[in-house]
Amino acid sequence: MADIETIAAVATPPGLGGVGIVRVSGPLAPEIARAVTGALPSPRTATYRLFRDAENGFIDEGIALYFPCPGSFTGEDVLELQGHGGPVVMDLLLERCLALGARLARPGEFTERAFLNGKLDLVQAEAVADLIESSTALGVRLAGRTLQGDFSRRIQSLVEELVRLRVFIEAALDFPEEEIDFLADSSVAEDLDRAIVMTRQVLDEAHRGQVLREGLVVVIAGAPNVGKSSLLNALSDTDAAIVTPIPGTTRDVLRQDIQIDGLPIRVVDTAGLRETEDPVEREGVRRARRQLDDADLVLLVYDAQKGPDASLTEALPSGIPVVRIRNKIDLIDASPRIEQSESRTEISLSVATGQGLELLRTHLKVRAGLDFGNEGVFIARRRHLDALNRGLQRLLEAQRHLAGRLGPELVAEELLLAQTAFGEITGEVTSEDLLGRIFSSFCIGK
Ligand SMILES: Nc1nc2c(c(=O)[nH]1)N(C=O)[C@@H](CNc1ccc(C(=O)N[C@@H](CCC(=O)O)C(=O)O)cc1)CN2
Ligand SMILES: Nc1nc2c(ncn2[C@@H]2O[C@H](COP(=O)(O)OP(=O)(O)OP(=O)(O)O)[C@@H](O)[C@H]2O)c(=O)[nH]1
Ligand SMILES: [K+]
Repeated sequence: MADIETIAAVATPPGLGGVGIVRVSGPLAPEIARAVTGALPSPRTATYRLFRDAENGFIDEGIALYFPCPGSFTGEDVLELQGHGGPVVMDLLLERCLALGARLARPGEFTERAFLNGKLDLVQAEAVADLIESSTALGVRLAGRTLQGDFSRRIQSLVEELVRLRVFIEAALDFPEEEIDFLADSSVAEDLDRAIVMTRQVLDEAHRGQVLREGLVVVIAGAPNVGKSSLLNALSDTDAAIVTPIPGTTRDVLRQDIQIDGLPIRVVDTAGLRETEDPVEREGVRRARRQLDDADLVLLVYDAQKGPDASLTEALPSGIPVVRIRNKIDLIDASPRIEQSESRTEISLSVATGQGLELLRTHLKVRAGLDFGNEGVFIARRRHLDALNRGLQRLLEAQRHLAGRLGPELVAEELLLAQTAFGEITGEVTSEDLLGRIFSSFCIGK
């Protein structure tokens, strides 16, 4: 244990603040507490102290907090020096801790230590960062759920289910003469089916959580002058985009980050798609097409007076969902409505009068999977979805082996691979590389 380094960092944001905190974690924390504040404060008790430099000179007066290991955020001895939030004060306090043997913490290193000491699993550690970075109140609530262990518990019960199955199958392997009975035992198939259903359910919830974390990228496309910029302005409640009756007004790509009931959406307005000789507009059209490739959803706007432009529909990249927006219904006296069939969705609205915009907002929530409340949704990342998907593929493979009577060894092997994939989510199975990638994206002092 002697080679564990003590780390220190300013935990509060840089700049001026009412209070600023220097946080220290590791075996030197008690010694640093004594040196800076005169004596070790009682555990977990806010203690008023003078913070002094090496010559016993004044650095600050503040509150010292000492958490003896393992009862701290990191699971190590932790000291907090809560001083006045000035950059020079914080610098002097930090420098003093470094001079006393601590080293500067890397970004995310406090949380990484909490993970390595078993205080948090990997999804919870990621949720700490997601909580801090949340841009909506809903995001905070859902990251909170993951931090409190909701997601981890779902993964744990999946893993437990697989362990139970494997124990059963491996026991059968030890008694080869009874293998036939094992293969005929329908409870194995039933348990496996149940694990697959559970995985799909977690995957579905995690997917919604991931959309909530990262938001939807919605690209507005269509011919010139159909009302694309007006739609961006209406959705974002700004006048970010220039609206004129002149076709070809928008040349550049415009983005607005909005939220609908907590769902973050990046709305992208693009130049009207048309063949043109104007080199500036032509570049705009080229950029518009590039945006389409990154979209989660395309709103293809057309003028209700003119009808959709078939050549545009064909020009859209395949595989990206499209909602057709039949705009300017005020000019033809039509009512707002949404029509949905297997092959397409079309919303009739008027950006000018606002009629039908609510239909569009609701539809965007439906697309994000937020239409039936957020119960059971927790913040998740692409990494988790990848692992869940890989696990699911292994389980489906196990199901095929079982149905094909290919022997319990293969089934057990696939179950183990699925378990390993799920273990990557909570961090039971990890690589240095993965940890490095996750924690280095945290802010300093976290
Ligand atoms: N001043 C301060 N505020 C903070 C933090 C901090 O480090 N310092 N946090 C830092 O992220 C967050 C709170 N997270 C924390 C998590 C666990 C423990 C802790 O002492 N855990 C002990 C005891 C738990 C208990 O009493 O039930 C433990 O887990 O053993 C402290 C803070 C947000 N606010
Ligand atoms: N009557 C009516 N006019 C609208 C409606 N929506 C937009 N307009 C008008 O249509 C014209 C074009 O609107 P824009 O939002 O600039 O259209 P755009 O598709 O972004 O145009 P480009 O920049 O040329 O691609 C403007 O004069 C708008 O005021 C609507 O619902 N009803
Ligand atoms: K225009």
